[in-house]
Amino acid sequence: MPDPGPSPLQPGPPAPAARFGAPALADALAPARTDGAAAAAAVLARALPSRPVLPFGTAPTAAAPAAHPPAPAAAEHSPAALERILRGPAGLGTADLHWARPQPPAAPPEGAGPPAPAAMRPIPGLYHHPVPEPDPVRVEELSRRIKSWAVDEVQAFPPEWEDQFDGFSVSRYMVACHPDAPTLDHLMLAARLMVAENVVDDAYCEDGATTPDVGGRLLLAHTALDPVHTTKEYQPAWAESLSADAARRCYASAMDHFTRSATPSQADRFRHDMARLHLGYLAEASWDVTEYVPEVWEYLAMRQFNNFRPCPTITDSVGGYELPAELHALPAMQRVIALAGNATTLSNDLYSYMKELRSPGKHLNLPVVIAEKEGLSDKEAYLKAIEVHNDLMHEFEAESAALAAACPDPRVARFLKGVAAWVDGNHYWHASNTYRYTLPDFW
Ligand SMILES: CC(C)=CCC/C(C)=C(\C)COP(=O)(O)OP(=O)(O)O
Ligand SMILES: [Mg+2]
Repeated sequence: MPDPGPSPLQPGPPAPAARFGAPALADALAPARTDGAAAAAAVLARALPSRPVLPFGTAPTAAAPAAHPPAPAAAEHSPAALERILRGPAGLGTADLHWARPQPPAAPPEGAGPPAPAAMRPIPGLYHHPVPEPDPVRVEELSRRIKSWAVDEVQAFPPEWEDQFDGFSVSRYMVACHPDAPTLDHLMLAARLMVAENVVDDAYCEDGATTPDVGGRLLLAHTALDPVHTTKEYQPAWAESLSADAARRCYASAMDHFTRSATPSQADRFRHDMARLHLGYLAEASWDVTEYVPEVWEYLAMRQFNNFRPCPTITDSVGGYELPAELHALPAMQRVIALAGNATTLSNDLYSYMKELRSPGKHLNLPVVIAEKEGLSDKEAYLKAIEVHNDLMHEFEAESAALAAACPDPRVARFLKGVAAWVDGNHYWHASNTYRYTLPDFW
């Protein structure tokens, strides 16, 4: 069945964090992550304004000013008061002044027992946070919808790739990474983009797919996200190009759905993050073509761009709210996003190490580059790469807690929680995807 098409993602009452079985918002940055977060939670409790949170895309009005009222005295915010504030305004006429309403999880099929938890094999010594098993009913319905989009709507892959598509388990991935998504329509925004990003990586850049014209191909694919504005004579040829291959069909369709639900500011943020990603793809491709092995710091720089960043940074669009552009642009927020992206991407280097050793040529990842440039054994280099990942995770969590304390806005707190949830869900997916990844025998 074709995807139901663009949906006016309706806001509704807030999704209290507890509804998804996750800790209350203030706890999300709690000591479980870093000592600083207890202070962050306390500041959050003091500072959460009681003004209504507007559904994204709603212009601030006199009734709901964009500016923060002065934070009330700390004494006014007991935990109960914090819970009330996070729940949002209540009473007659307030139904629209909330974050998006989550669909109640559908009842499991008749006679279905509890889902078998995915077989988890976390890398020994890798710092991570376990996540609840993704809701199997959401996973199953999202699988049906994303497969229909990929096969029927955009012809994302040839029939011979179907097993790989199924083995990628994109629906389990996205449900785990977006626990606060209010509806399946919101989850589909993330799932389509995830599939498209991987189709472009696989078709243009991975495992021998790199061709000398990869720069031109990536730029033309990028225009499916960031449209060309040219003359009436040449515009039709560009528009027609968007259906020329699977990569561009996927990007064009996924971006069309995204821009119909996200705000212009969120769409522009995403385009910027995808330009970063494509710059990283190009650097990786140029080193592949020239057989250059970078210094470790050069590799880490490239991996900050060839990076999962465009996935966690849509957490607000998928959650049905908006982190305003001026808060997203804060240098401290940019640092938190970069640290989270770096940690979660190096987690991929560690889980995909054996897969990449088997691929053609020398597939660069952190353990391989450390071994070659620092003269370490494969095992010593792998263990050092784990430490690099862990250091970045701790830095991400410390900076996130400090930002939550320094910028006491519920949208900042929720966005930071969403980024952390994406990092944790991404680890869950890598550690449980035994179809795609196997671990070295270093322990
Ligand atoms: C989904 C997305 C934005 C991907 C960005 C870049 C990317 C493909 C990764 C960070 C995953 O790394 P890698 O290319 O090594 O993928 P696999 O190891 O083959 O899963
Ligand atoms: Mg990899």
